Amino acid sequence: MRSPPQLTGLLGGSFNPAHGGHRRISLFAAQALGLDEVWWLVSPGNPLKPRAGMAPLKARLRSARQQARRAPIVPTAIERQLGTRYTIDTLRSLVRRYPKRRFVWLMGADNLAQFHQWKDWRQIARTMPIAVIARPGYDAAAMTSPAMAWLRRYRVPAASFRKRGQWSAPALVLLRFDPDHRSATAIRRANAGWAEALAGPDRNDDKHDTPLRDRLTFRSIRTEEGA
Ligand SMILES: Nc1ncnc2c1ncn2[C@@H]1O[C@H](COP(=O)(O)OP(=O)(O)OP(=O)(O)O)[C@@H](O)[C@H]1O
Ligand SMILES: O=C(O)c1ccc[n+]([C@@H]2O[C@H](COP(=O)([O-])O)[C@@H](O)[C@H]2O)c1
Repeated sequence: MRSPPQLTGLLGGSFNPAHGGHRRISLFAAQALGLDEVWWLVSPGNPLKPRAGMAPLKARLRSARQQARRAPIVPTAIERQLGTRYTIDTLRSLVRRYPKRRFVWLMGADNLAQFHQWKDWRQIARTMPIAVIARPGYDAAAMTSPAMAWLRRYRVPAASFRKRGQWSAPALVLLRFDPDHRSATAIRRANAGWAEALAGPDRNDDKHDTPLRDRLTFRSIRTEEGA
C-alpha cells in the first residue's frame, strides 16, 4: 500500500531573529491542519523589506535552529540554495523537488494584508493552499485587504485540511489561536546586539547548505511554548 504524502507547512520569513511566536504558531498550525512538519524558510532577503537592519542569513538561521529545538520544525536556508527570492519561484521549485509531499503556505495576518503586493500572488494561491494565522494588530487590515477580497471565495475550514488527499488550491484557511504578541521588531528594539551574540563560532556553519533531510514524522505535535 502506498504511504500517505507527507503534509508539510512552509513558513517563510526574515527570522530577524526567530522567536517563540514563530515556534508557537508553527506548532498550533501543525496541530490544526494535521501537518507532519513545518519547514521554516529563512529568507535571504524579503523583497519588500529594506536590507538595513537585516542580520546576516547565518545568524538568522542560527536563531531559527535555537527556536526549533525538539519540535517538528525544520529551519532551512533553502532559498539560498535554490537561488530564489520571490515566494512564487521558491514554491514552484519545492513542488517540483518534492513531488511526494503536500505543502501548505503559512503566514501571519500581517502578510495577508500586503499579499497583493507580492509577485504573482494569485499564482502562489494556485500553487498550494494557504493558511493565515491571526496576529494582534493586523487582523482587520488582513480581512479587508485586496488579496482577501479575491481569496475569500476559496475559504475552507481547517477540518477539511485534515482529510488527506483533499488538498486542492486555491484554498484559504484562517487560523485563530490565543493571539501571540511577540515580534522580531520588538526583540530587535529590546536587544540591539542579538545578531552579534548569535554570530559566534559554530561547528555547524556549513550545514547552511545541507539539503532538507527527510525526518521522522511527528504525528503527535507538542504544543509546548518556546521562549
Ligand atoms: N506573533 C505572531 N503571530 C502570527 N504570525 C506571526 C507572528 N510572528 C511572526 N509571524 C509570521 O511568521 C512569518 C515570519 O515572520 P517574521 O520573520 O517576519 O517575524 P516578525 O516577528 O513578523 O518580524 P518583524 O517584526 O521584523 O516584521 C510571517 O508570516 C509572520 O506573519
Ligand atoms: O514573493 C514576494 O513578492 C514576497 C514579498 C514579500 C515577502 N515575501 C516572503 O514572505 C515571507 C515573510 O517575510 P517576512 O519578512 O515578513 O518574514 C518570506 O518568505 C518572504 O520571502 C515574498
